[in-house]
Amino acid sequence: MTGTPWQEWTAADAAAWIRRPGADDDKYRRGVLGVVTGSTEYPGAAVLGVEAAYRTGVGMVRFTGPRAVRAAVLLRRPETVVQAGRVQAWVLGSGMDPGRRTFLLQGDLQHALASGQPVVLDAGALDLVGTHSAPTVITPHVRELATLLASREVRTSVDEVRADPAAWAERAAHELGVAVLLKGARTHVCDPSGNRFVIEASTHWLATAGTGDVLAGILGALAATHGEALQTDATVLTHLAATAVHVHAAAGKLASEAVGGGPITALDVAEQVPRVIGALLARA
Ligand SMILES: NC(=O)C1=CN([C@@H]2O[C@H](COP(=O)(O)OP(=O)(O)OC[C@H]3O[C@@H](n4cnc5c(N)ncnc54)[C@H](OP(=O)(O)O)[C@@H]3O)[C@@H](O)[C@H]2O)[C@@H](O)CC1
Ligand SMILES: Nc1ncnc2c1ncn2[C@@H]1O[C@H](COP(=O)(O)OP(=O)(O)O)[C@@H](O)[C@H]1O
Repeated sequence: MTGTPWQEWTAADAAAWIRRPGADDDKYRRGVLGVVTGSTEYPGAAVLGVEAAYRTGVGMVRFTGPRAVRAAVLLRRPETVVQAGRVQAWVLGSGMDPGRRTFLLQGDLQHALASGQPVVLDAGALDLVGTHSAPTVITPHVRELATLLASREVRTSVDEVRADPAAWAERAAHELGVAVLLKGARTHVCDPSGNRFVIEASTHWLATAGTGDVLAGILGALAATHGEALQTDATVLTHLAATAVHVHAAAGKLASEAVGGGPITALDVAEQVPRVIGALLARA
């Protein structure tokens, strides 16, 4: 698993992947994101992902989930639509326990996977990788990647993945045939075509509950707003994944700077995302 070095994904790289709305756009043309996340055990993950998607810039979010989770999402983001309908990309799995899938949830996940639209598989939906053919990116942390690979009969352990995340991210992309975003202080993004990007965290305060759920929402919004490009080139998703990590890291930095370099919450990160998007658009 050697080859060209991993490319540092910079603000200049990210700036090329932010879509500015135009005069001809309406909310549908900008892109609609379908979100199936959260559970009665983890409602907050759904709130955080939806919040982050809106803050990244998307035409609309359609959210599917249990009544209590829908209520929590709507309380924070009343613009969210909880009716089923057409979307340009999906985020599935944040805040879900794969061992506790209801019949209804199983149907919602299958519907999303059968739609042919690009998919971000996070947390409790990682086990679904390989069950569909649409462009896919998985967003595990080290433990989740080790568990996923072990379930596909690849011999590894959490310690091995932690010791060489770059190599294991690449191995996973080849074994699973999808783009991989392996989270950590250094986040590795790669795909089976050989794209390999790395992003250094801006602040270690990002290691706090729910920041991964925010990252999934940012990436989902970027995918939904690039629906057309993704129809013809699945590797667009790899570039969008690296861009999402850059946006997330930069938002974390701004959030901490706003409190004098102090600690941040996941919601603080989401709230800084529009500033990062604005700054990226200003350089494009
Ligand atoms: N607000 C929300 O709704 C949020 C929802 N979230 C959602 O939660 C779901 C689970 O995601 P996750 O990554 O946290 O769990 P997971 O991969 O199963 O790893 C568990 C591992 O951690 C370890 N461990 C646990 N406690 C420990 C301790 N005190 N000190 C040390 N180790 C400890 C534990 O080790 P063990 O106790 O077994 O030895 C086990 O190995 C996921 O769907 C995510 O989206 C999160 O995003 C947070 C915000
Ligand atoms: N030590 C660290 N320094 C900086 N960023 C980190 C560090 N550890 C984790 N992160 C980042 O924090 C986020 C945590 O995501 P995740 O593990 O999914 O947490 P959660 O499930 O609580 O949302 C990821 O974006 C990851 O890259």
